[in-house]
Amino acid sequence: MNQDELKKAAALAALDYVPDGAIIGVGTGSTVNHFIDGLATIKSRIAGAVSSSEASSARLRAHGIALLALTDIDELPVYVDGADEIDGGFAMIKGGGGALTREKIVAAVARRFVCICDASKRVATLGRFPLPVEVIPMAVRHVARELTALGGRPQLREGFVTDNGNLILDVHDLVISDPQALESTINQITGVVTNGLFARRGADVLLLAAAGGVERLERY
Ligand SMILES: O=C[C@H](O)[C@H](O)[C@H](O)COP(=O)(O)O
Repeated sequence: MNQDELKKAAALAALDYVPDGAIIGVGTGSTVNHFIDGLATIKSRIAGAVSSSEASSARLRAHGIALLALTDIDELPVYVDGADEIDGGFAMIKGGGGALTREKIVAAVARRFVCICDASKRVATLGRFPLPVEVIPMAVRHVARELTALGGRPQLREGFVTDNGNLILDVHDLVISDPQALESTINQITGVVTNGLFARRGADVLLLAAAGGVERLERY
């Protein structure tokens, strides 16, 4: 199986975690696109979806899946999303597609985070994938200096604007020995909207697809 087939296998396994009648939190990315396509096949038994990006909203809409606003909802039973890296404690780096802020917001409202990945995303220590940081445009030079002081090498994602109208700095070479601490530290830099470490709210379930099948792992 190639990487896209593995992503699809993980994504379709997540349909088992969709409760009847529920509103589902939906992430962003190539793995989630397969999940949305799968969700379309069972759309008659869900109430709708809350989306984490304009791209996912468009795909959900194209399938005729009802879109709901997070402002109208107090709780979601499940949030399904991919990751760029995930470690043994189910902390993740996300935001390769630039959707990290809305993803973190929707995930915060969900009781259960189901992460769907191909096996290449599993790492011992986070940080080989550059950490995306969403930044208010006027703060970009200030934030870049602060990230450099933390030991990182920030690079502006050229020609990219987030769904929120902001910029992304991709930070290379960070040593992420304590993901929760670094997530908090970076979020405290003035001008940062949020960063792609999902450690304080990590995944609860990991569906990891490899050639031998989809492994289902639960945190703890
Ligand atoms: O902003 C994008 C998201 O965090 C994605 O979930 C992440 O980048 C993984 O994407 P993909 O499923 O395309 O590998």
